[in-house]
Amino acid sequence: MGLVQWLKGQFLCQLIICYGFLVSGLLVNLLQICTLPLWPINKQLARRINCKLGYSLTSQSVALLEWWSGTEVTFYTDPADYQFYGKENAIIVLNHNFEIDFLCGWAFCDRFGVLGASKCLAKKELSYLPVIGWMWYFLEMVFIKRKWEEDKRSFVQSLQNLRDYPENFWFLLHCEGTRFTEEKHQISMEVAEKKGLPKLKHHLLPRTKGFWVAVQNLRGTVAAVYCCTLNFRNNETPTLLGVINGKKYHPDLYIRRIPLESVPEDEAECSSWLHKLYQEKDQFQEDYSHTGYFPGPIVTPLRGPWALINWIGWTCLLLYPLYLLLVQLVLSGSILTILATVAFCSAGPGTGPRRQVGTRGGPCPTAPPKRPGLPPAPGHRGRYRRTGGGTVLLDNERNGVGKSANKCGTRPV
Ligand SMILES: CCCCC/C=C\C/C=C\CCCCCCCC(=O)SCCNC(=O)CCNC(=O)[C@H](O)C(C)(C)COP(=O)(O)OP(=O)(O)OC[C@H]1O[C@@H](n2cnc3c(N)ncnc32)[C@H](O)[C@@H]1OP(=O)(O)O
Ligand SMILES: CCCCCCCCCCCCCCCCCC(=O)OC[C@@H](O)COP(=O)(O)O
Repeated sequence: MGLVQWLKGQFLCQLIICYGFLVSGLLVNLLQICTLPLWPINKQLARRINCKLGYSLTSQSVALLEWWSGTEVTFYTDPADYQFYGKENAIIVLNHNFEIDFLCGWAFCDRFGVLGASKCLAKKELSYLPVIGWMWYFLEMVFIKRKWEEDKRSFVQSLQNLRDYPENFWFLLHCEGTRFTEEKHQISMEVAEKKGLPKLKHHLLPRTKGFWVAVQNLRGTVAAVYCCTLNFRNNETPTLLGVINGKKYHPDLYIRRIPLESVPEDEAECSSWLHKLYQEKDQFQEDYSHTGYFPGPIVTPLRGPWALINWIGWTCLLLYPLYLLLVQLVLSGSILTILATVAFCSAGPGTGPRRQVGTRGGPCPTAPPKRPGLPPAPGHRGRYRRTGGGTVLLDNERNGVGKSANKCGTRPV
């Protein structure tokens, strides 16, 4: 194990990371409160400032994912759609299977400059989370109690408020409404059976009302739905603790852009449109479980330095008072206090044997070969082009998998 990898496993390092995140988060919350008087005077400026503050906090977790744990999301998408990313508002429909799916989503947002303004439809309880929940309040995140009668008014109002949002934003919807578990899946498929809907293998039955209301209220504001399908190579079961521990994961994210005009306006039609979308997503996941690839070429937008610079900046700023405290401690001459501090810092979960990465059901019999370096992947014999935004694989000769699904938004759904 290299020194850097060893350091990543040390409790002290992890403590410093969490300390930095919490203290910077509280400072960001404080600054957000300071913007309150600005809202009635210049709302758009207040929103822009809050986006920057939001970026300053959220990007730390992206830096943690990408620079600390070395996890890089591999993006599959049609290059024709790529040009729209970050230049328009969008509704994101993402599967909800993994503990760090939101982190991978944020990495995607960061690559296209919409991280500070990104939003989601989240359960109300998350708004009470210290630091992150309080920050979301100022970023005009949409919260629901999941009791429709109580939610509908505030839900519509929150969406209407986004109509004049001054920055491009992506609005995330986990239509399944909760994270996938086998038990929930079983119940959900009983509902599907009762409704005469095809069974899904990798998703819960989507709840359609939230999607329909979001589409109706954001027409004219949002240009497209981005159908996003996330999975991890080698049946990895990623965790936030794993990321903090410096564990590298291998996420693959398939994005299809569907113009909003192709989503039906009528509630029943919109609902069956969403069910069909999930049936397609399910097929992509099924193919992935056999091949290890999503359809569509791999695109690799360049990783910008700002998340890292911001993180290092905060860490230096916040470590200085800790350093002063340490000096005082040494100067105090109290051996007992010094020993207690050393013992505390060198203890903790990170100093034990490193945890094994979990896998879902072990390696699948048809698992693809490992792909450590990207792009290109073995089996990808496509041509690549360097663009201003990164590397784009131009054509996909990946064993013919998913060729029919290569055009985003053009598949009948
Ligand atoms: C990759 C790019 C990412 C970009 C990232 C951008 C931004 C990120 C920003 C932040 C990241 C933070 C991440 C935080 C994640 C937070 C996650 C959550 O909090 S998920 C929980 C909250 N969200 C939701 O619930 C959304 C989904 N739900 C809905 O939209 C619902 O429609 C609703 C609005 C809550 C209303 O639900 P309700 O039940 O009242 O109505 P529905 O008509 O939708 O559903 C009723 C209908 O469903 C049938 N059904 C289906 N399954 C079941 C089941 N298991 N049990 C019972 N019933 C079920 C049911 O039969 C009903 O049918 P019918 O109407 O015919 O009777
Ligand atoms: C430098 C940074 C360091 C360390 C900290 C790392 C960053 C941590 C950021 C915390 C962000 C918290 C986001 C919470 C998202 C949780 C997703 C979630 O909770 O989904 C809930 C749904 O599933 C519904 O759940 P159910 O009630 O149905 O069950």
